[in-house]
Amino acid sequence: MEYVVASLILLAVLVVGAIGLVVPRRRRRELPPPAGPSVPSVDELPPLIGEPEAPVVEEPVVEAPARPTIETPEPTAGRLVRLRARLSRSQSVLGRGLLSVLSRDHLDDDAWEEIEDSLISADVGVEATQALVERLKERVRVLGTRTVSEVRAQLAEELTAALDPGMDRSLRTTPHDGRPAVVLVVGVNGAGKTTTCGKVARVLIADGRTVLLGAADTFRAAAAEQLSTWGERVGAETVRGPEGGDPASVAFDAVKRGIEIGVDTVLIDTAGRLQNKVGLMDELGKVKRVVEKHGPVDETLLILDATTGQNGLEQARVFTDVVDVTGVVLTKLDGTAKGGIVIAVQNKLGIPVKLVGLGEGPDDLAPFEPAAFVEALLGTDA
Ligand SMILES: Nc1nc2c(ncn2[C@@H]2O[C@H](COP(=O)(O)OP(=O)(O)OP(=O)(O)O)[C@@H](O)[C@H]2O)c(=O)[nH]1
Repeated sequence: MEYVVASLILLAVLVVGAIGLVVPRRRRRELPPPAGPSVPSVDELPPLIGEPEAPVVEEPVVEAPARPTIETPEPTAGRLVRLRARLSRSQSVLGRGLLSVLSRDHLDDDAWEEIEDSLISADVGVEATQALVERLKERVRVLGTRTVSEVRAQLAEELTAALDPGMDRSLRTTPHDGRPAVVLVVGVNGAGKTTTCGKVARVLIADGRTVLLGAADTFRAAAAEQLSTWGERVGAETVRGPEGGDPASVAFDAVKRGIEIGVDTVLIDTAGRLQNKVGLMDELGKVKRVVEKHGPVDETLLILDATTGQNGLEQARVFTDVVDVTGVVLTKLDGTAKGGIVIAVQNKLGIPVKLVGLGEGPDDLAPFEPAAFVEALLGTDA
């Protein structure tokens, strides 16, 4: 009996052993032959039972919405100095032209006349030029100025004085009374109004403010689109209305939204059709009145294209008749030899130039500083 039990156990062990040898072989035969000599990748191998790592759970792929990269605009301090080379056209008229006359041994009447002509052709304006040249002549006579660098320094002082450096050029963009500061941006189409609105937003953001944009130029659909794009680049929200909608209502909604989300400044871009002055007056007047239901407008910036010269001054008057312009932004100074227009604008309008546009780049807008501007105009050739 014991032999029978022992034989049965032995038989069972042999059977189990035989099965153990045969089954893996059959499994191996079922696997597809490896492609060439390469080792199969981990993904192709059957899962290993008892593997200590947690099983891989396939997560659904959630596509993150494409968010535009938020840019950090350049700081505004010293921008005018950094961008001074952009004034090269004006520099060649005012700087190099004037300095070559001033370097003559004797400044006779012809020389003074040439100086006057240079200033007038740089758009300084006849009255301002005559006053400036008279003062300079007197100083040279009284002080007995001799060297070119001395005359240049006196000319720089006179030009700076003509720009009234004491004027307040700060932008009123600080929130007050629990609401954002409101800035209206006005000007004719083509002056660079929407572009400047975007650049001003960047100036404010560079200086640490939060901004909301109001696209109240509902006249041109692309203007709202353009403004939103400027806003997106620096993370500023834009309030828009339907094309052809009521600009005043967009402006009102923009300020309302600005109050709700607690931004520092609301910048409102307006339309500027000059063909019909009465229509323009009505529209701008209404925008201002409606916005002022929230509180007074803090700053009204007039955008003027420097390349339009004296025509720009005529346009400016239309706007100053309608709204209380508190500051001028002179654009496209990089595209003109008539940088002297800055002096004419201030003299004629009595309104400070607060910012100047010196190119198409997003940060090519600089706070206006009279002495630095004059230095840039005159160059360093003396
Ligand atoms: N070179 C130069 N170009 C400028 C400057 N500022 C604006 N521009 C250009 O002027 C052109 C007109 O600018 P927009 O902002 O569209 O002018 P706008 O027509 O007043 O805007 P809308 O009122 O929306 O029609 C654009 O090509 C700008 O890039 C500047 O300072 N220098």
